[in-house]
This record gives sequence, C-alpha cells and structure tokens, in this order.
Amino acid sequence: MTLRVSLSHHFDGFDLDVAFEAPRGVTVLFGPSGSGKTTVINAVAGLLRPDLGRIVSDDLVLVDTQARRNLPPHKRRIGYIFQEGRLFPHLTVRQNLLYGRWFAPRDARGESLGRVVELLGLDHLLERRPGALSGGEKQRVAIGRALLAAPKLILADEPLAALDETRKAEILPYFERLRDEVAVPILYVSHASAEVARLATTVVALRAGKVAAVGPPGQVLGDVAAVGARGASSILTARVVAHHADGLTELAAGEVPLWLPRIEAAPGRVVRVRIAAQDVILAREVPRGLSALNILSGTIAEIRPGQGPGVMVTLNIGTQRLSARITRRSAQAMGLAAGQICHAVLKSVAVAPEDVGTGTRL
Ligand SMILES: Nc1ncnc2c1ncn2[C@@H]1O[C@H](COP(=O)(O)OP(=O)(O)OP(=O)(O)O)[C@@H](O)[C@H]1O
Repeated sequence: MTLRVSLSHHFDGFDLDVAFEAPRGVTVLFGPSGSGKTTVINAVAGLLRPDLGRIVSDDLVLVDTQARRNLPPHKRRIGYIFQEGRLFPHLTVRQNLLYGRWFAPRDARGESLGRVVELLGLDHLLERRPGALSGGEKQRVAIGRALLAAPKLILADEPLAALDETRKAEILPYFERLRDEVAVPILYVSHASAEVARLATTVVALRAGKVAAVGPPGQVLGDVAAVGARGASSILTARVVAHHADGLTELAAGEVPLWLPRIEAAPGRVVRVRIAAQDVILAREVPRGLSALNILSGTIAEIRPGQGPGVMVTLNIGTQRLSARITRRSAQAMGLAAGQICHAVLKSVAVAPEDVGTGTRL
C-alpha cells in the first residue's frame, strides 16, 4: 500500500505546491508552523478541495482534479488519530473499538479485534470507560479504533502534542509497533524532531508550502537547508550491549562504543539515537581528563558554512555520519579541513529518552 500525493493550492498570501509518496511505514510531514502540513492533511482527508492535484491511496483515487473526481471523506478509507483521543465517554473501551469496525467495508480485510488488543496492550482495559483511562491509554484505544476500520491509510495529526513527556514516552513504542507490524501507510504530522527521529521511515520536510527535502530521517534531519541550523541533528544506529549497575547503558554504534543513561531496550536490540548537532563538541586531538563519556573519532567528510556565525562539520564515523554545529571562528582556529581526523565529544545526557527509538525499519 502506498499513498501518492501531488497538490497545488492557493490561499491569499500562501501557495502550496507539493508532491511526495508515503509507502508502508511512517511518513512524517515535518515543518514549522505555517509550512502547510495541515493543508496537506486536509486535502488528503477530503476537508479541502485542492485547486489542482491527484491523491491516490493504494488503488483508491481520493481526488483527481483533472478527471473531476473527489471522493467524499467517509469513503476514503482513512483511519484518523487526533491530538485528543475523541473517544465516546459512554461506551466501554471494547465498544469504542468495535465502533471503528462499523466503518470497515464488509469485504475489507483489516486487523482483527484480538490482534489490535494484543498490538496495543489493551487487554486489561476492555471493560473500562474512557473516564477511567490515562491520556496515553485513551490514545492507544483511539489508535485501535482507527485500525479496526480497516483503513488503507492512517492520518495522525500531532497525536502526541497534548501529552506530557512521560505519556509521550509511554505511547511512542506503540507507534513503533504500528510502523513495524501493520502494512497500512501512516501519514504523521509533527514539528518535533525527536518524534521524527524515532518514528519516521520517510520524512517530508515542508518549508513555506514546498517540499524542502524528502528521504530517510538521518538524511533529512542533517540537512540544514531543510530543517534549519537549530533543528539539525544526526541519527546513529546502535546495538544495545549491556545495562550497567551505575545506571548507564552501553551501546555499540558499529565498532564505536556509546554510553547513555539507561534506556528501556534489551541487549541485542537495535536503536536509533538522535544527537543534536549543537550538542557535539569537536577536538583535533583525543581529549583527556574530560567528564564526557563519549568521544567518537572519525574523518571530516564536509564543512558547510551557514548564513550566520556557524558551520556544520560532518564526520564519517565508520559507516555512520555525525554532524556538529560549531562557530566559524572555532573551525578556523582549529584549522579544520575535509579528510582530517577529528574527535567528537558528546555528553551522554545530551541524548534525551525520547531521542532513542527501537525498531528494525531504520
Ligand atoms: N482556509 C484558509 N484560508 C486562508 N489561508 C489559510 C487557510 N488555511 C490555512 N491558511 C494559510 O496557509 C498557510 C499554511 O497553513 P497550515 O495550517 O497548513 O500550516 P501548518 O504547517 O499546518 O501549521 P501549524 O503547525 O501551525 O498547524 C498559513 O499561512 C495559513 O495562514
């Protein structure tokens, strides 16, 4: 299943002009406020009729302006996950879930109730009403209800925005399971790079109504032109080696050891670790006597000047890439040049728990 989008729309003072594909997995529409994310979602959902465009979900044509085709929203086979769960308060969790079923066409082959309950860990909640659920639990039920409608596409519009950090951490693993175990493409709106790094299989970076970059998260998040210097970050793929008694987790990013505050992933699991470019310090010599635990040595692949006083220095570390945002002044004083060996210093606490995600679809 794949969603194909090609759209142009004009509002007073704003022009949207985008084309992208969302294959199986999570495609994150990522961009600052006003970049056009909601406009795209509304056009896919059928709440906005674009001036020009064609949107096809699996084999279903949702809109084709040239062919004068525009499927009404309820026929689009879309499962919605909103910021707030929007559950029916008078129905139990089981009844809320089964309500989703009503929207599934008779011959549609979707997930079974048992499978959805297992996937989202809802077994012990089935007889409760939404009033007796936490925010994270409500959101899991909302995901289940969307899945049971046997959708060809799931739209998730900032589904974590209303949750605090603890609840976000609780719900993110369920989105990871959804991404890895359900064949339906998920179009997910977010402006949080931590969410992008954890969940996205594809990122569509929007800026001022245009697609600034499309690709895997490691590539797009490192692209300063697409995400801005402040948001730029790298994603390292690492395997969990061991949890130690002092509260640290040891990982291996290829051959390179990496130490983080304890993460919830069993030894052997592969995780993604997002490292903000502004949290990395560079050194020409291997630093000694530092409190920072992580010193990653590599070769400078490129040095890219920005518009302000900063430059982005990208290192090849084994097969991975790590970017550091430092000042142009430091780069000059250190005499940095492509091809040199350089050492990246990273405080282990610079990596927040929401920046570490699990999953095989890296
Ligand atoms: N119905 C409308 N009429 C006129 N202009 C609109 C309309 N809807 C959106 N816009 C404009 O289109 C632009 C893109 O808005 P949109 O809501 O798609 O951005 P967004 O990326 O979703 O932002 P946010 O993250 O704040 O929700 C904005 O400049 C907005 O003012």
